[in-house]
Amino acid sequence: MAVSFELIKQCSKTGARAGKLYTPHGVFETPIFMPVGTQATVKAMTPDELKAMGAGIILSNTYHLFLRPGHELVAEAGGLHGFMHWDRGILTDSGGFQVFSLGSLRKISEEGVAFRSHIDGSKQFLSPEKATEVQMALGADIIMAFDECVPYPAEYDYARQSTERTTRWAERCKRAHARKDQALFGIIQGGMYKELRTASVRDLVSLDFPGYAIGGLSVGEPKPLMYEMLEHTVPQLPARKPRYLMGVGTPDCLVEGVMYGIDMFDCVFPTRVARNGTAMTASGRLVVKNAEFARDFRPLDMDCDCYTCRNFSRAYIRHLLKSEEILGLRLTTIHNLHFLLRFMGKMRQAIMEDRFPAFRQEFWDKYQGH
Ligand SMILES: Nc1nc2c(CCc3ccccc3)c3nc[nH]c3cc2c(=O)[nH]1
Ligand SMILES: [Zn+2]
Repeated sequence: MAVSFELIKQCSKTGARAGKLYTPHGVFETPIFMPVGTQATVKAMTPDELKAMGAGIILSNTYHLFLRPGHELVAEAGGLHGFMHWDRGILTDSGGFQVFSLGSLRKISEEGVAFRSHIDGSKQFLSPEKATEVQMALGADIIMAFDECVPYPAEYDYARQSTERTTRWAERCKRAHARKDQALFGIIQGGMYKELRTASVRDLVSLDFPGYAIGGLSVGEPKPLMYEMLEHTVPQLPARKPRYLMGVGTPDCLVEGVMYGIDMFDCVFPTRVARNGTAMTASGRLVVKNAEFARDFRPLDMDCDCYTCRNFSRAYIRHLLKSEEILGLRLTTIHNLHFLLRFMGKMRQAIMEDRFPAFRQEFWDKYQGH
């Protein structure tokens, strides 16, 4: 079995659980936050720095790597692990979502998606078979079925047709997948319609994947609606298989996602906001570029022990960011990733000690949005 999940501790009052994810590139504790490395790099971080902060699984993108440098070249370099010198876990998204969020002139059909590259405008096509072939060449430990992320909002009938096509595509991916050392996860769709979510779970679970992602969320819907979909959908998934909530990574959504029983999270948020000088702290966001921090010689976050917070002040980091010095975004990224990885560790500890509800309450008492 390429990837297996061990349920270690189930919270007695909520859906939260602590587990272990076994992959060919190591064993990782869940709940887990997976830094995004779209173009085979977690922006501004070296693999050693990622290891030092405890990153276990990083994410990359079929869409980007298929267009540049091409999956054949990455395969020649020994797959993504060899190419980027990363010997822990890798998960790749299947490309459908990125086609719709980055590509242009898209045309979707039963066969797949025709689009123009955002890099050079060239005509491209991705099908379930092609996306699976690319991911086999990239060699990630966990690969995703080729899906359509139902847009928000979407008419019931569109959501139904799209979700049923995603199920047919998932079956085609399963048939095309021929690497025993890789796990192919199914992606649950259904828009914001509970009965379509149930149908998507039923159909994909009957295809028996080693893990399931919840797609079609974190696409601009109000957070209460996302939580409502999670509350409805997550408990219907097999308890002994990992659950991955795609595109979710702000602390408030992580706490709620863990509460509903999600094991795996990704988000571009911590690395993306770092690049415009925003640090994540326990009480919310700190825009260190703001003038108010010009003479503030304290660390970004008083109770953080990361390399950045142990050695540099807000004033210095603000200076670097204002001067567009590369070190500025590196130091902010180091802090944000460390903060989120440590935050997941604290949640796991709370679950192991059966005090997750108290942890969640403390979090919400302190948190003022982002
Ligand atoms: N395949 C797929 N991806 C999604 C992503 C990208 C996650 C991702 C994976 C790997 C790298 C970057 C991003 C979503 N991000 C926010 N909401 C999302 C929904 C979906 C979805 O429904 N399907
Ligand atoms: Zn820090």
